[in-house]
Amino acid sequence: MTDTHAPAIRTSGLRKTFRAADGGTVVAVDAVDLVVQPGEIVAFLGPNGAGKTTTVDMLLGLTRPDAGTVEVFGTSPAEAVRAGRVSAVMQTGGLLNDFTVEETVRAIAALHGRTDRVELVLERARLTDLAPRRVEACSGGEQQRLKFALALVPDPDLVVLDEPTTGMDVGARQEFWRAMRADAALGRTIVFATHYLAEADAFAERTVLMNHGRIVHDAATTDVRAAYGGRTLTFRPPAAVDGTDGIDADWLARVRRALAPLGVTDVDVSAASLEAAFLALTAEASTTEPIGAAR
Ligand SMILES: Nc1ncnc2c1ncn2[C@@H]1O[C@H](COP(=O)(O)OP(=O)(O)OP(=O)(O)O)[C@@H](O)[C@H]1O
Repeated sequence: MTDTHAPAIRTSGLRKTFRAADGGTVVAVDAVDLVVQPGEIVAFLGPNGAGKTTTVDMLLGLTRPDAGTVEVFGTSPAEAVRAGRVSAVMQTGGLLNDFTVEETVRAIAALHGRTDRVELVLERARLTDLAPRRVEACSGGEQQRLKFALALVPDPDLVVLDEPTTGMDVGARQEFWRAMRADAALGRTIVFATHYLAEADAFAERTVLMNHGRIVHDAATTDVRAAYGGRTLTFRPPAAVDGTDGIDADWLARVRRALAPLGVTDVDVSAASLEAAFLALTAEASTTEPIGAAR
């Protein structure tokens, strides 16, 4: 039975280990407690090997946890996938090169009994103009948008994306997220794994930072940045104090005491980068206990 009040995702004590090539054990995911409410947009951010893909695989029922539980809309992941409530855009996974974009969407729509959604999902993935193009002639970014269109066919409540923009150039990445953003505005729950700090920053309201299989921070993306970065101040000094040996030392001392009366121009205050926060958090995580989930 589907629980209509259940969170989109609830994991408790999730753990997965693998046998390493040297015969030892790799703990890929450890003690992951996570609750994602319907309508949230959440980034799983972490360096290589942090456990993002393994977590995503368990959310989708593709990998069975060694310990702990995972529920999607109050049921097992497999049940949620069967019910069309969750679908995924994975890094790998085949598209048929000989099909056109539209034929691909039609084929999957027919499988789901949702041919009524073909035009709509093409539009949502910004593929309407590319509908007659053969898959093999599509760029990597366009193929990822096609996978996104396929994921939307069953009109899922939750879309899970595993590093969906890997290998795309900046323009393709922006186009992909533009399509995602338009769709997310309609209230879908979106969880995505990414290496790209900028993507979490630009798109996710909440960032779950993973390192060594654990959640090391879980907060509003703006809080992640604010908690660890502070702000950066840059400015241009008056020409009179900018000599061949650098900025006049006396003047710099005065700047430290009081900025305002010194005729400083072009003051630029910028938010601390999420990158700084990320480095601080992952460095911290390797030496201390996890900070733990904030929710
Ligand atoms: N099938 C497997 N067999 C052995 N080890 C594995 C397997 N799958 C994952 N691992 C290991 O588990 C750890 C977590 O891997 P995972 O792919 O979940 O990380 P990730 O955060 O998604 O990394 P990436 O960003 O590089 O994709 C890594 O140390 C990885 O080598």
